[in-house]
Amino acid sequence: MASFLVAAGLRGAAGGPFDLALGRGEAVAITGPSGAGKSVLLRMIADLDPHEGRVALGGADRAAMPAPSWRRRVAYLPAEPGWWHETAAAHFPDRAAAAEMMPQLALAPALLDQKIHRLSTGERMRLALIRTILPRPDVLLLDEPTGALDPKATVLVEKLLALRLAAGTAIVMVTHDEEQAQRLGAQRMHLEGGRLNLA
Ligand SMILES: Nc1ncnc2c1ncn2[C@@H]1O[C@H](COP(=O)(O)OP(=O)(O)OP(=O)(O)O)[C@@H](O)[C@H]1O
Repeated sequence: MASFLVAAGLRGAAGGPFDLALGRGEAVAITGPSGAGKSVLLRMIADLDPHEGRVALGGADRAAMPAPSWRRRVAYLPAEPGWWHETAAAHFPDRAAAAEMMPQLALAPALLDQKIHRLSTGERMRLALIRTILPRPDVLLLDEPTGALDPKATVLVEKLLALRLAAGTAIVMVTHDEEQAQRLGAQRMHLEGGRLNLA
């Protein structure tokens, strides 16, 4: 498949040079020991961490694109997502769209009116995933999206991600679960010692 997201010669706090290429509807799952630089790599692709090298989407260089446009198309979900309003609902410009997606992740829409600090870690993670997915970015950069979830919720998240893949979204995810990579049909890569290799 023609490459859609291309990262070439990325170097930064995580080491490098890193090269990555994936087509629409393709997924890459990155494993590696704690502190290897997996999050930094995602943040470099998202343009949130200083680095050298080139990143392009659909043949268009990120350097030629305004940063907000890039971040709309290439969305990053940190392992510990930030919240800046009191309630969950205030983080969603389209409440109805959020409420519609929530049951797919076994979340009651009433949770939207809950105060963020009252939600469980797993509830917050699933809400953050919905927040990231709803604007329909072309690329999802997901840092351990099921790290805080039980097996049932993990299956639901994987179903949702599979739907996005089928719709043509490209996904780069960090996971410690090698079987998850298999379930999503993701190519596996391993980051260690500042090098990224096929696993
Ligand atoms: N902006 C930065 N500048 C310099 N060093 C950084 C920066 N951000 C992170 N680091 C360091 O880079 C290393 C890799 O961090 P990173 O969070 O990417 O690891 P990780 O592989 O995601 O680990 P984990 O699996 O524990 O989340 C760490 O030693 C971290 O302290």
